[in-house]
Amino acid sequence: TTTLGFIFEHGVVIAVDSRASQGPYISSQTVKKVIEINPYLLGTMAGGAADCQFWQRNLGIQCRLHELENGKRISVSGASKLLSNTLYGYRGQGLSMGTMVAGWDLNGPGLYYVDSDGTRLKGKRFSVGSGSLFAYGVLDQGYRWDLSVEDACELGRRAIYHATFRDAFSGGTVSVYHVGPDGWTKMSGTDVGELHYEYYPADPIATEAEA
Ligand SMILES: CC1=C(C(=O)N[C@H](C)C(=O)N[C@@H](Cc2c[nH]c3ccccc23)C(=O)N[C@@H](Cc2ccccc2)C(=O)[C@H](C)CO)Cc2ccccc21
Repeated sequence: TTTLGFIFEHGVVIAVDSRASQGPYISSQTVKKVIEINPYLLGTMAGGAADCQFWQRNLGIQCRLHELENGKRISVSGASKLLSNTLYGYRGQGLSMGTMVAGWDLNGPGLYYVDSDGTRLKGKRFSVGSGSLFAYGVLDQGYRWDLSVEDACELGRRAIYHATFRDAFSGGTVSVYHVGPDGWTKMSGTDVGELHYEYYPADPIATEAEA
């Protein structure tokens, strides 16, 4: 898996791949690794698939209850703290999750890294998963605070694409979301095979030796 998120002048970009694996076997190429918690909050998934799906769904329930009890939407900080507190409670029992909680609240854009050790970090740029080192290479090189929404989405797309090219455990499609003041928008979902020939138009079929 390769997931990434970054904050820039016009909000937050989230980008993920769609591969699932079981040891060396590629068990799916069409997995959703972004959960739409509510129209203003997104969660990303890396690590144990069932752990991620269960606890991110549970987070959605906790966020909705917070809204009902407090009469207002939960902040990105609050949502990420609900998840990190839950995961910390299961510390050492074998959960395996590396996630991001991203969104927009009264404080503006927010992005948190939360994992199954109970780590919770606020930040402007994260990449999580087996392909994250490849994605960081592209993301850090191309990042500018003042990117346009279009260029920021393309940077996220390109960083995930590159990770799928080099990481055997990442692949399938690249999904890109943008979160602005009015909530999230899914900007694109593109097969990495198509992206390859967009980025390398004349490239003959990439062979193992070449790659
Ligand atoms: C076939 C399949 C799934 C599957 O193969 N699940 C296996 C057991 C799984 O959890 N795979 C992990 C890797 C893994 C296996 N056992 C583990 C024990 C501990 C930690 C991780 C693992 C995975 O693909 N994870 C994805 C993330 C992911 C995958 C699917 C759904 C959400 C998140 C990922 O991180 C990269 C591929 C690198 O592993 C999950 C799923 C969801 C929806 C539809 C189909 C599937």
